[in-house]
Amino acid sequence: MGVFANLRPAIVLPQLVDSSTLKREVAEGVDIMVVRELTGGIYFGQPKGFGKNSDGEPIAFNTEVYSVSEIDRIARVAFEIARKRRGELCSIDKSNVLEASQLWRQVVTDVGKDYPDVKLTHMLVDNAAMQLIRDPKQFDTIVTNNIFGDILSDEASMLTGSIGMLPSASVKTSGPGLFEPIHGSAPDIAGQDKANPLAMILSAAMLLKYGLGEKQAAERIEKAVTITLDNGFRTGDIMAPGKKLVGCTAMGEQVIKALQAIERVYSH
Ligand SMILES: NC(=O)c1ccc[n+]([C@@H]2O[C@H](COP(=O)([O-])OP(=O)(O)OC[C@H]3O[C@@H](n4cnc5c(N)ncnc54)[C@H](O)[C@@H]3O)[C@@H](O)[C@H]2O)c1
Ligand SMILES: CC(C)[C@H](C(=O)O)[C@@H](O)C(=O)O
Repeated sequence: MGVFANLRPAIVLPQLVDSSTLKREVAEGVDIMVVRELTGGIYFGQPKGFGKNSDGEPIAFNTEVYSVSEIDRIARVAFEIARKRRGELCSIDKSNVLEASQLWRQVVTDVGKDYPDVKLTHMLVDNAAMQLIRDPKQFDTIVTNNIFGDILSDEASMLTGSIGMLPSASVKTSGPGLFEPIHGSAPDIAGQDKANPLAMILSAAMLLKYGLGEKQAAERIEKAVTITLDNGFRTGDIMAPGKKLVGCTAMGEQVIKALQAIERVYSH
């Protein structure tokens, strides 16, 4: 599909501050957009495979490859997004060791010249992993490669309380996108009606916003999610004392109920 830009917002909703494993003062107010490059890097680079080294010992290898145009286009997406947010973009790489990251930093810096209104910083990925936990509010928009984005967005999801809260949009410059939660199939809880459906529901909101340009409809879904949380409903992963524990199905039904109430207000 060529959807090279994977947008993964990690927002700590006020209702869920205490579901975060971090202290309230660290988690409160976190609002980060991770822009992950999705179609390049070590996942796809050639050569890759299995072989034997000169001693005949079996080896396996992958290659981190990025071209200037691949970095340029993801950087532009990230700068455009940062421009509409706090105007701060942190590019995360491993340029102290990896040549592909050195090119990444160079190209992001060059693209930055076209966006003088955005404050660009660079951070090494190991430090970024630590800073995301130490002081996540320092981040506004993050741009990073495929594998670092995969790992850091899962880490960022825990600031919000649960990986079950994080939606994502995978888009390209024009044409269809792909919208899905950042989590996987959760095999350990499969078939038990325990999964948090909010990441999936919020992914539908991202589809409306980024895929179809239906901002108002997206906002209604987001509002229905916050109303459901305001009403105290929680799946197990975000459960807190005094809240109502529900399963995946019941949580989904509560969101639909809230959405129907919102629609009634708008239709009058
Ligand atoms: N977007 C994707 O396509 C995607 C993303 C991640 C993993 N995967 C795949 O999913 C499979 C399982 O991977 P994994 O176990 O490493 O990651 P996972 O995201 O499926 O699960 C990690 C942990 O998070 C929990 N979790 C995930 N979603 C949840 C939800 N909605 N509500 C509550 N808890 C939730 C799970 O129970 C598990 O404990 C693998 O095959 C992996 O390749 C796919
Ligand atoms: C399943 C896996 C290939 C996938 C990825 O790394 O792209 C997942 O971890 C994700 O974050 O969507």
